[in-house]
Amino acid sequence: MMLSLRSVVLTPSLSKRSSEFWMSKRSMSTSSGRLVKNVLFLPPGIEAEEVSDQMILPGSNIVVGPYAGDSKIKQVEFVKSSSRPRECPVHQLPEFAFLGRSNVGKSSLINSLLRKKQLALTSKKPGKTQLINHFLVNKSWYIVDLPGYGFANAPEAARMDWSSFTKGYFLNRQTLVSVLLLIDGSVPPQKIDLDCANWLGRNNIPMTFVFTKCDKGKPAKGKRPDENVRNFQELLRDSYKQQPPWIMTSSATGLGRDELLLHMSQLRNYWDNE
Ligand SMILES: Nc1nc2c(ncn2[C@@H]2O[C@H](COP(=O)(O)OP(=O)(O)OP(=O)(O)O)[C@@H](O)[C@H]2O)c(=O)[nH]1
Ligand SMILES: [Mg+2]
Repeated sequence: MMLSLRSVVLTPSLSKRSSEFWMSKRSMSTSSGRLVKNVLFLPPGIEAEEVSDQMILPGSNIVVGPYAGDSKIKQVEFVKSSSRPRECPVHQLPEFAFLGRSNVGKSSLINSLLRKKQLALTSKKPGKTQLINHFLVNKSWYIVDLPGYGFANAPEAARMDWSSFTKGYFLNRQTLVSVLLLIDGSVPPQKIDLDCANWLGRNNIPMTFVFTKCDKGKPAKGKRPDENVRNFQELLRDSYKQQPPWIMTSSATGLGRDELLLHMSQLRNYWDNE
């Protein structure tokens, strides 16, 4: 079935640092017949009219376009831990930065994507990752594990000035294809995550919302992941002209793993060809 896409917002001049270039809006009916406005992520190289249901990755708003390619992880190597943005490796390869609240599951997701148990070190205690860690994948692109923000209960030593430490990286990193902003899908939307999303948006830094821990179907308190994800989008709806791509994942079950890798492949391949 072809979707009826009401309006398409594609910026003609595609810049590497523009977060707005691949969005489209659509309206669709729910099974109850209620009209809801849904926002799809339309990647470069595809026209809104070409989109069919099969092209939308499950558990996400992401359309797969012609730039999607081989997303297999063949080889990974740890390259460097940097304590300052200016110490980061100098290279011309595309990179993805994993950002999110402390304990949200950044390092776990990286390990799950790369199928390595403890390549990125994880812990129940917040504040485990305190440096900018670069991993080179298939000798052709980078994954960057960052320190988490908002770890109020972390040990004193772990409380560094996250703002000056990591913001410099985002604002100056020319090879940054997209920030993957990780958000805990097992809890209701948190102000600190909304603030972070808004900060990235204001600074025109491309981002993908990656909801983590979506295996937690019945959390002890609160709502189910799909409701939390929807509520998060609702709260941001007014802040963006077009919402960024989003996807639901779980490092525990592998949910969304292949889909996220495919999404990253299309962003990367487009960036490479630009
Ligand atoms: N159920 C469930 N637990 C998870 C998942 N991902 C991570 N966790 C758990 O959440 C805790 C934190 O995971 P980390 O990957 O260390 O989190 P982080 O975001 O890297 O944390 P910092 O390095 O402190 O910023 C660990 O106890 C993980 O086992 C998931 O998908 N499902
Ligand atoms: Mg970590």
